[in-house]
Amino acid sequence: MVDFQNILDAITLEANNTLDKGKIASYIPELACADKNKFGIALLDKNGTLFSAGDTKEQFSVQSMTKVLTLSMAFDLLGDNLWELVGVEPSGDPFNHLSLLEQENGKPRNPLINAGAIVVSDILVSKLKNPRAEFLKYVQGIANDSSIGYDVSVAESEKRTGFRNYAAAYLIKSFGNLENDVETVLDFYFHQCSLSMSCEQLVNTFYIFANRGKCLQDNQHLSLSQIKRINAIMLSCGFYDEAGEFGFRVGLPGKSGVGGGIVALLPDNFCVVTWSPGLNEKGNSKLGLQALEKLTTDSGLSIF
Ligand SMILES: NC(=O)CC[C@H](N)C(=O)O
Repeated sequence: MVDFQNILDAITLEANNTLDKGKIASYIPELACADKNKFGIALLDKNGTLFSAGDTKEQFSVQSMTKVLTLSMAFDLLGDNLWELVGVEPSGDPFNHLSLLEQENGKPRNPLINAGAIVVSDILVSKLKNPRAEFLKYVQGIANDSSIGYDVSVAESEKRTGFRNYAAAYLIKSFGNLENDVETVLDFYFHQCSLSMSCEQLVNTFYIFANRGKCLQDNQHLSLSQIKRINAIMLSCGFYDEAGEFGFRVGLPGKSGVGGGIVALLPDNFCVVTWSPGLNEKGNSKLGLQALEKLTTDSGLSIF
């Protein structure tokens, strides 16, 4: 039996002792206030037992990790028709790049880069009466936690400075791959990114991807086939132009956010979330990556 608690404690000690903690994202001004010295890691094993070390109860900005959850909701509503609007190939580009979008006629490479998540947001805006409220309810339902909410100041902050997302949305619209108006779609997109959650709340939510679609309350949220596809997309696209490196060093499907969170999971085994606000040059949490590499190395557990 792997002693997860022992491994998480050692990871946390190493993280706290690492001097270069990366750089906090400041292109969304509200995120610049985060404290670089925070570090948390929470792991939920296949029996639903929680292991944690560090700052795992403090909420932070989930950012792009929510792209997996909007994807899940849209996939459930649209089925495989979704893949006509957004692809499933890694982009090899940073999360906010536009060049492939221009070359490929407004069909984003995958749903985990910004352009792809904007198309997914558009789908939810079309399908739902009140997308903000219904998406929040969806996440709260999976997490079984009604205290989860948006951080409106983060959403407003991003709305004022999210010029590349406006550029992506208008480019997609120009190719006819956006049904609703740009302002409405981006308002929803910025709110979904602003979800504020702790490592422990995130691990409860993402547990469904390690547990064949079932949450801790044993409710089925996604089918096994949907879980297979979403996990495959996380493996190949969850870390933008660092997806290969993440697979190479960690060996798990996962997803990062510029708030410094990373989720990763081993199907039928565990789900883990790290939080450390300092990012590397690819926009992924520097210490989070280091922590997850140590977790899979020391436990001998990865998909490979
Ligand atoms: N990588 C991220 O977490 C990016 C999300 C951020 N809201 C953006 O659109 O730029």
